[in-house]
Amino acid sequence: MNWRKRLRDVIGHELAQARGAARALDAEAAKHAKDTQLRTRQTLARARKRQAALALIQERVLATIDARAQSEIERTVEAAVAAAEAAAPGAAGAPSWDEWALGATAGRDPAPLLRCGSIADRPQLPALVGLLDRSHVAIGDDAVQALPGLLLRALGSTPAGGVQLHVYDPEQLGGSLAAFAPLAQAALVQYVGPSGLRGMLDDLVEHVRRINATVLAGEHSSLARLAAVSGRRPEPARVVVLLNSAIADWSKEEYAQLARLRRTGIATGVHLVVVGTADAKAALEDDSPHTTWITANATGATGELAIELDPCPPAELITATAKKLADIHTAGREPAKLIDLLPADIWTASSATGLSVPIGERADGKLARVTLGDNPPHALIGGPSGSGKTNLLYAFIGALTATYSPDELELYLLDFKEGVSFARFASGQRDPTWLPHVRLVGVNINDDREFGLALLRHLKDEMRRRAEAAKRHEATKLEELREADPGGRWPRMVAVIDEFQALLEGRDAVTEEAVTLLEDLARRGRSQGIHLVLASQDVAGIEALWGRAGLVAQFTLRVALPKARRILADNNHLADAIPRFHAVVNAESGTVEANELVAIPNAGHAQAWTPLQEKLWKNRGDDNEPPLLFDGDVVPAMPDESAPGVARETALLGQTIDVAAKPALLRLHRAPGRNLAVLGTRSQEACDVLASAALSMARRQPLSVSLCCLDPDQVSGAWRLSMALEEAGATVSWHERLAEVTSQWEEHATGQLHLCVLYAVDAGSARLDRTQSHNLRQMLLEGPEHHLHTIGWWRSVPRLREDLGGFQARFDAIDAWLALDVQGPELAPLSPQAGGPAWYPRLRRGLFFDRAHHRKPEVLIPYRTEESLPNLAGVLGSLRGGGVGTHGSEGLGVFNSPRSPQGSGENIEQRDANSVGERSLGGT
Ligand SMILES: Nc1ncnc2c1ncn2[C@@H]1O[C@H](COP(=O)(O)OP(=O)(O)OP(=O)(O)O)[C@@H](O)[C@H]1O
Repeated sequence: MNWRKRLRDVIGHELAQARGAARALDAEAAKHAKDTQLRTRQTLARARKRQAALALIQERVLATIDARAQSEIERTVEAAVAAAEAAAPGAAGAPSWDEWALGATAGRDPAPLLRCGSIADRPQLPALVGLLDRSHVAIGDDAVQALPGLLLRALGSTPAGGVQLHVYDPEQLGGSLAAFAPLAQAALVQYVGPSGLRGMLDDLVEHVRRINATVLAGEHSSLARLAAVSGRRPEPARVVVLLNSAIADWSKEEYAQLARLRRTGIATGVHLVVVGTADAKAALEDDSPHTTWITANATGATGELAIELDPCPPAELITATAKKLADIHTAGREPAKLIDLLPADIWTASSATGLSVPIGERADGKLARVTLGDNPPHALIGGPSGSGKTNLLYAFIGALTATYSPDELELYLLDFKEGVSFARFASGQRDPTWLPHVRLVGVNINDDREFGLALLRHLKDEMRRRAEAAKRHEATKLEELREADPGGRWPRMVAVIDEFQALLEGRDAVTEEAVTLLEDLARRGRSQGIHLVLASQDVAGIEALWGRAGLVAQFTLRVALPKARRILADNNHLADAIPRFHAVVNAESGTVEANELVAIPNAGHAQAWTPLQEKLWKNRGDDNEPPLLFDGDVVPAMPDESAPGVARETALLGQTIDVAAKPALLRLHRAPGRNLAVLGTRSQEACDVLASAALSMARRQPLSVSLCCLDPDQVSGAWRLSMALEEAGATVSWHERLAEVTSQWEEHATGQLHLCVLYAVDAGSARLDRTQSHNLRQMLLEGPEHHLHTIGWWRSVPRLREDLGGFQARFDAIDAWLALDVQGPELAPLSPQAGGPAWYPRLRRGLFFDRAHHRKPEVLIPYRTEESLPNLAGVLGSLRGGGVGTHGSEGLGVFNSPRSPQGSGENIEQRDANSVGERSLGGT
């Protein structure tokens, strides 16, 4: 083959191969492209799907975020509305003028913010501005309509008189705010024309100076702080409205005064409200925290928020409100309340150096304090009836007991006048609470001057005890004693005696002793922490007191209520001129220079007092006992059990008039004279004495009793006693006739305790023959040595004397007597005092003397024994049922016996002895 052909074949073959390879490559590329296209399509489809899903998620997330944001906003708005309501309560924030009403916030609360409109896109959110205590206000030209509403809200949200307006209105001369004019009646608004500008500014600057110097006095940084601490606003806030004032044209001096007010006004209650953009910019510093701007677009209080201003309040609303406020203010400022005298936390003070509490409010709004300690140690309070002494004592006691704990202070309270003014301090049936500091309350004491004496004696005993303790610790006064004996309980003791003149009224031994005790306590009590507070209607009339200048001189704290006489120094007449419910408090014995005029809060009414007592009562310790209550109108019942510590063979006759309500005791031991004569015609009381004496003896030891009642009116009582005696374990023999007792006495004089309980002895003794009379005398004279004691009731002293032997009689047989309605001189033969004791009989009181124990007689209250005896129906029932054996029906005859015209006693004496006879009652 030629090489050309071979070459052609080779090339042809190569070309064919190349073509084949190209075709294969092309096919592969086409396939690849197809695959790629497919994958791309798939990817795109997936991406689109994902995008759709993401869009959905995004939509959902956004919706959730939106919802959350919305509810967050709603919650925030709700919280903001609630906060706004709290910051601008009542009159300060009420959105609608239709429902707007006066409503002052409480004294301690900060001044409220004031509403001027609402946030433009959130109408439920109020736009609030601070004015009183917070800032000056600048009102732009476009927001002038906010002014009347702002002023009305400021006036309406403080107590009447709490805000005064000073309106400088050179163009309209007050016409712009004419609706507020009724405030002028109470000097609560002052309209100032061009000529008054300088004077107004000067007065306000002077006012700021005075508040700083005398009201804040370095103790408080602002009136707002003072109010927060004390709850009182002694000075009204001043709102100075500058309308159309052209401030740029003011003189340099006027402008300087304005600048002073701008700097110092808010702390002292002077606030500027400048109306008009240009004036406000001239008067106030734009960016000062003490300036709040109100424009239609923004308020400084809420930031740059568009606000919708409230409409102006209707002129009639402004006028009516202004009139109402003026009327309330003219009627008088609301006086301080009891709560204003109380500390924020109770019982935190120490009484080591003395007691010091607020008593009322001074004219400058500060609280006036009274002190009891080393100086002044004691107080004298005076004022005619109805002038408020009792109320003042409530205020004083309230402040003391809230400030000092019962370990720091003890109170002894006595009211000599009728009524129960101090009874509320003791636990009662209606109100079981008591004042934990009170140890003793005496009410309705009236004639029981002895109770006053008992209190003074008790204080003197305590004074002695303290003096001894002080000596042991080498202390000279309570403060030192407390330091030396930190574990001891040494509260200050305050004795308050209302109408104390009653104690010193008589010219008798009670007055004499009371004055001596008062003198001693007044002189030495101060160093032992014992303080006296004496109140009286008319100190001038108390001879016993004013005769003793030294005594009066100790009472250096004087409190004179309106028209009080002789409480202050002779040349001090302030009490004649003070208004109702005020007092002159004077800690320097009433000298003119030390006068403090004080408004006393109404402390006695239940709404003021009850919550305080309840709070103190709940805080008392477990060992706090209720105070002892002595009520002169209540007759004490005979104690069920004999008083603890009472010896055997001792009879209880009644309650002594004593701070511990001790029983009056009579020892009936084997010794001559140990008999008791009850004297007088008040039969019920006599029977009570006989019953309590016999029954208290029977309850304490085995006893036999001879019982004889010669007054038919008292037979039922005597029967009941005999039943009670038997119930108590005594053996009782009942006698119809006195002769039976006297003739048989020796049989009973065995050395075993035997009582002869004889009712109306003199009704029977007149009928005794000589022998029987002799027997009676012998029984009285000799019986006690053999342990036979007579507890007998004679209706007069001469009749007793008759039974003891007539004119020449000696009273040796009667060691003890208890006189009821027997005049003092009649008791002369039985009494150690020549001429008899000074005793003026009074109901339910007896004079008791036991020669063996007393130096002088003591007054007692015969116990009520009604509840200690079985009731008559029961006795009759037991008699009818044969409870008295064979003589049951005859016994009934005693109760039913007709009275004889000659006298009831005789009737019984004449009755046949066998009709009832000597027998034991009951006992079955
Ligand atoms: N500061 C006061 N604020 C309001 N009311 C008062 C105030 N002080 C007294 N009162 C009221 O005046 C009346 C007489 O007061 P209070 O009983 O205290 O007088 P008093 O001097 O004790 O009179 P009396 O001696 O006749 O008992 C009472 O109704 C009392 O509530």
